[in-house]
Amino acid sequence: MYLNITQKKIIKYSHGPCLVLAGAGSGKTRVVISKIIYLINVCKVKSENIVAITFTNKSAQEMQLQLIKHFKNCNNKIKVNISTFHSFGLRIIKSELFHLNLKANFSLLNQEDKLFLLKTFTKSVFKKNNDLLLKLSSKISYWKNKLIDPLNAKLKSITNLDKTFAMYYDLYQFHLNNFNKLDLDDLIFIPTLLLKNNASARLRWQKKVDYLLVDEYQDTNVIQYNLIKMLNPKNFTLVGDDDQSIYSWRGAEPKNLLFLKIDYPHLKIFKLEQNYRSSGRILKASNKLIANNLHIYKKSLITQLKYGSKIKILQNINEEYEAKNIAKEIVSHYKKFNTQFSDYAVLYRSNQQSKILESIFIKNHIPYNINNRTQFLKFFEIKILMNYLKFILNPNDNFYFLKVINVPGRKIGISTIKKLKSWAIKNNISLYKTCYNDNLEKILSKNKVKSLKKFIKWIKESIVLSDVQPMQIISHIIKNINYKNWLKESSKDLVEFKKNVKNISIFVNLINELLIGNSQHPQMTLSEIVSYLTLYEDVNVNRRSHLKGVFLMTLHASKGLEFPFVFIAGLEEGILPHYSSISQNNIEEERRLMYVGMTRAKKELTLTFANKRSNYGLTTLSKYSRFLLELPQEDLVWINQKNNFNSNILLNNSINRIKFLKKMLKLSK
Ligand SMILES: Nc1ncnc2c1ncn2[C@@H]1O[C@H](COP(=O)(O)OP(=O)(O)OP(=O)(O)O)[C@@H](O)[C@H]1O
Repeated sequence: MYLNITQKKIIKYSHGPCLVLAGAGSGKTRVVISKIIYLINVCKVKSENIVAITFTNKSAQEMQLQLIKHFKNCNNKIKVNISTFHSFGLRIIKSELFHLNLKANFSLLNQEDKLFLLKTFTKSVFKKNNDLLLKLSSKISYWKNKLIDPLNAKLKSITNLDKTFAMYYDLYQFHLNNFNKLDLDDLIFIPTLLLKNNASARLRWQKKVDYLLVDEYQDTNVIQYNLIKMLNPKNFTLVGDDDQSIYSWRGAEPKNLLFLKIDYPHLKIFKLEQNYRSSGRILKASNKLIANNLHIYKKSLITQLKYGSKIKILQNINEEYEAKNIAKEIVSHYKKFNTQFSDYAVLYRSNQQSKILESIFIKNHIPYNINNRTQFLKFFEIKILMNYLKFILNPNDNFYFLKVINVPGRKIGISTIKKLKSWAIKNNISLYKTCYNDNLEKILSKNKVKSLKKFIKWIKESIVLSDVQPMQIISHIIKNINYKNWLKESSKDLVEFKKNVKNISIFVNLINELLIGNSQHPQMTLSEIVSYLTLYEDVNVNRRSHLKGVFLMTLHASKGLEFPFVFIAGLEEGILPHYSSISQNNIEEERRLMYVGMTRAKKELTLTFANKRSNYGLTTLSKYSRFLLELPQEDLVWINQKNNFNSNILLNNSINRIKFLKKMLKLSK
């Protein structure tokens, strides 16, 4: 791997704390991988004592693959722990169960299940107020991310609403502890608290980490920073770019870059300022845009690549034409330059924007890969199988008992469940254990008891099977619950049913592949697989290198990737910058998001917007994004420029706005 002078210096700086301020496309990933190789080969650090933390599972896997490739002829097995903060936390939890008072078969709640659980606690008070429910869920996350437990949350709450939230936090936490359950925030909250309060555990983990590397350091939040501090590594490399910090809504604090200097006075700072990705023009425009933000550290990115063609700004009548014009541009460019469809990416602010793009791409037979969060594991036919797996692994978890007991139907109605629940509460046992009781016939009819006994007998067999022959477990569930028949009956049509069956077979293969292990994943146990899949719900069943179509994805998801030709759609006020950030005066974060999107492009960049956009059935006029005016105008080519300027100037005062509306109406007749 070729490295420039600064990259080499960073790699060789192996003793002491080190911060790398790396601009977009300046080779962060290359530096992190080369440094791990250097630490193992030259500094003789044991690979198992190197911890590398990345922000996404995807980049952890990519790094892992590159290391495996590099060390493929090496006699000793390389065991570098490359993971996200969450999976690193999970690793600590799994090896500290005793000190945490947890059982090995704990279940992990995903975001959706967390909301479902909170809903059951709050429904009599919140009624159907979904907003309150979401606020409660994020408040609990906020507290956990600030290392605040329920007791302290109660003490710190001043408003009545916060006091109510703190009371539910307590109830929620009691439920999690009682049923041997964790939520996703716990994966960092629990290990950080443990390392803070338990000196022997802290020492154990400090000894395990000889060298720590953290990629995308700008996106760490307070608790993640605390976890790093607890590990107290003497030697570390943190790599970050404050211009690419796009997770403030998850509590990311680019300020952590500043705290570092205070906490580690001997911190050595390097800057990577040579961009190897984008044309000179794209880089110049990106630099000019981001210069409008305040900066903690000054960086000036340069490139030696060609200046390249002008950045196109496409103005469109509405979002349908925006999608059509993007499709048209891609197809004509593809034909003219004999490229691959996978050379193109269309990026957007929110997933909602993808629908129209997808429908136009389908109509025009343009292959595409969509990367949104409603991925594979969120399909209902897969969620049901996941619920069964979670229940089989932790049968005393009432939550999953209730999720599976009547799917498919076993004729166990609400009144039976109510009776079971009150028996369980009275005897302080789980619903599963309640079903074992020989006196159930005192409260339930013979038929119900028979049905419940049959169910738990089958669950018991499944628990054994999951232990001795995990490869068989999914097929066993599918067969025994007559799943395919049930799906056939509940599907809208045959096409939907076939899709369900196909997804199930992909899921079976995925589980089996993870059980055996492959080049991307080490071999995992069933319980590890379930945690892994809960943690990374957006796990992609396809590898990027195998994908042939145009990439459609959000700007957030595009982080860390690069494409020869990039389109950014929806450059309108209210979309990018998003209206929520405008109202919270957080334009800088939106600008960083735009910067991330622009710097994904290697050769060409096209920015698009629509003059009108429909949202939830309402069509409104839009004004193009302020970011377009922050770019160097001499490097842009506005298509339909005349119209575009007219429309936006007109929009600036209400009388002209009405005239404009009339004009638009005439045009659309
Ligand atoms: N020294 C180098 N010489 C040539 N190419 C390089 C060098 N270092 C990195 N690159 C190339 O530059 C591109 C960007 O590298 P990389 O993806 O590691 O950047 P990054 O800093 O992680 O970018 P970003 O933060 O924007 O995602 C890659 O195509 C990589 O192969």
